[in-house]
Amino acid sequence: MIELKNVSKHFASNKVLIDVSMTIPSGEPVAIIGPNGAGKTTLFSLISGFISPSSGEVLFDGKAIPHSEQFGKLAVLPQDAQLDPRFTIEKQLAFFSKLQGFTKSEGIAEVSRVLGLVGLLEHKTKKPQELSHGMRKRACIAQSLIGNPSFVLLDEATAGLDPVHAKEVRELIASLSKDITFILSSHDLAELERLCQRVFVFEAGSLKQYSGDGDTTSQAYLTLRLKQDLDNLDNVIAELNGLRNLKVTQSREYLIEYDASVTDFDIQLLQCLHQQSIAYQQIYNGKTLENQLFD
Ligand SMILES: Nc1ncnc2c1ncn2[C@@H]1O[C@H](COP(=O)(O)OP(=O)(O)OP(=O)(O)O)[C@@H](O)[C@H]1O
Repeated sequence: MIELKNVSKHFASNKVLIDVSMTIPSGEPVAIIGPNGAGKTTLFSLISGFISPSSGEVLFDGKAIPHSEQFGKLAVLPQDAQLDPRFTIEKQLAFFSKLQGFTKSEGIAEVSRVLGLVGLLEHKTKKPQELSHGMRKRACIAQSLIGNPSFVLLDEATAGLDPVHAKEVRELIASLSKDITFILSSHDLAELERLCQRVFVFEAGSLKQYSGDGDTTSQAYLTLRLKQDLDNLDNVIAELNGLRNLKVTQSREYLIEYDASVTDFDIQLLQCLHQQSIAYQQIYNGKTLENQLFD
């Protein structure tokens, strides 16, 4: 478990993190969201033990970071991590495994293990420039998995990737998440909302909002995206049994709140849209993360 207790970090007069308290237990992936300059990388550096807090405590399994027991359990992949164009990925990862104390033969096995996890085993003899952007990112993620850490911090893991490769990386993280707790940073909430139930939002150094593990109250939500704007959707769906509230969240997107005990509400809605010949793009259960956070 990672804990921050009233942590502040100043660089001279620049207050980068201000009285931040948060707890990250092992389990599902966690998102750290914030605009550029919000302090995400500084937070990662503190958790990694690269820098110390100006005040407050950063703890890993109850002990102040850095401590020797943390070694090998917590890995970090910086935003600007680069692969060396001169060497095959196998050679580079073998070098990192050596730095972690693996013998040569153990290192070979460990490199095969982590490349297998990210689906790059058959590309191990390639140099970075022979790989796609997404594959290079996966190779970097493989590096962070050496030694089987329990927590892995990925700073802007999908930055600079096209949507297809970004999705590939998110799917990889999801598939590895049953054994490893990923802490992911991004300036883009939409990027991580499908992957992470737990989200910490930073703004100007402060932890502004926190989303727990979902809504357990009696109301339920549907998010509806239409193909075209419609200014009278409230009239169209007014008669649906269980409807509580309708809110326009952005152009063509609506958040519909309904009574959770009405189990056929989604079917009623679909029938109603069909009868009125209203074309929709997407309907899904629950709120988007953005709506959960900024409601
Ligand atoms: N070593 C340092 N010395 C002085 N100022 C620093 C240092 N590291 C970070 N800062 C400042 O801290 C602030 C937050 O930076 P940080 O990189 O943590 O933000 P971020 O949320 O990761 O931003 P980005 O999304 O752009 O990476 C910035 O104003 C930055 O200039």
